[in-house]
Amino acid sequence: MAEPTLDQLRARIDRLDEILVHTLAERFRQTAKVGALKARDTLPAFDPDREARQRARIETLAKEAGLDPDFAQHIHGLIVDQVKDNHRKISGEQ
Ligand SMILES: C=C(O[C@@H]1C=C(C(=O)O)C=C[C@H]1O)C(=O)O
Repeated sequence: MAEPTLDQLRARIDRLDEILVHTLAERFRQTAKVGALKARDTLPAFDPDREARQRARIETLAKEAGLDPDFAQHIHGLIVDQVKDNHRKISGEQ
């Protein structure tokens, strides 16, 4: 089979970017619901046990997928930090 052209490769990348953005938007919609529950029940934004489990899972998933696990942790950490900022704003927690 012929090698994909530059345009074809870029079309695939654009599609993957679209999936990433939609996936992130959906994740934030779901975490916003968690934030509302936590604010209602006066629970803290940060759940260290949950995050430790997520970090271990991300490490495994990244290795299985052939993605640099440190890079995966970095990206996941940025997303989770943004979620916690959002939760703190909802609840008024400092
Ligand atoms: C969304 C939550 O709140 C925080 C954000 C998390 C996330 O974005 O995955 C995970 C743990 C919490 O520190 C949660 O507790 O599930």
